[in-house]
Amino acid sequence: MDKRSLRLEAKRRLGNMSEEQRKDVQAQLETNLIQSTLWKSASCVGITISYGLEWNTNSVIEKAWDCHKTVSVPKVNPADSSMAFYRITSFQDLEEGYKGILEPKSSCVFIPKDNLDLLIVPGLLFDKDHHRLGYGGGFYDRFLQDYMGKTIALAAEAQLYQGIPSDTYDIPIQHLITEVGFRY
Ligand SMILES: Nc1nc2c(c(=O)[nH]1)N(C=O)[C@@H](CNc1ccc(C(=O)N[C@@H](CCC(=O)O)C(=O)O)cc1)CN2
Ligand SMILES: Nc1ncnc2c1ncn2[C@@H]1O[C@H](COP(=O)(O)OP(=O)(O)OP(=O)(O)O)[C@@H](O)[C@H]1O
Repeated sequence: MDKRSLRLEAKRRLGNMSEEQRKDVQAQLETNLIQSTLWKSASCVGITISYGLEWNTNSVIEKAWDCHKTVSVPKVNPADSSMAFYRITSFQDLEEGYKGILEPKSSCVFIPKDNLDLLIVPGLLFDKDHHRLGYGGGFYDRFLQDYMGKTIALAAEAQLYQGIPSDTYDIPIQHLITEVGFRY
């Protein structure tokens, strides 16, 4: 399947989950993340503000604040498909940005790439080799090129798909957590 069809397939799979299933998966993903050494040892976390069918990141962000981690979220620059992270200390620091996704306000402090210990990377589908399929902006592939910290993605088992077409610029994520636990 090509990437376009795969994105539709991913949305079909996510859309087919019941409210109850989604709630269970959401809770388990959070538990698995929070219990991980990766999470515990990260003091500065980069994370997106979820939208649409994505797993909710708000409570992950709150948990990070609770244990005094620095939370930074991306702001995209569509002109060159780049992305930069800024610190948020409350949800009041957000405003609607690219494609209606919440982004940090201009008053937020820029966090250099090197300061991020752990990046929680969004995606629609993932495979055994940790390839990911995102929304197609190429923002993460560009950002990850010279990123030296850790990367992890949170996904339901239903988002595992073997044989995601991979391009030379695709950068695999290092760790994948599903509702079952660490995968592969
Ligand atoms: N929550 C979240 N924030 C994020 C990302 C993400 O995947 N999730 N990104 C990761 O790179 C960046 C934004 N990238 C995006 C790239 C393309 C589209 C896009 O084309 N959206 C379509 C509809 C998406 C869909 O197919 O459902 C649109 O609005 O027309 C949106 C965001 C930065 N922030
Ligand atoms: N490192 C890069 N340099 C130049 N172009 C790139 C790079 N990475 C991705 N692209 C371009 O970005 C476009 C989208 O890439 P792709 O379909 O892999 O996005 P994605 O990984 O699904 O999305 P995202 O990374 O935003 O979640 C592609 O057309 C590709 O040409």
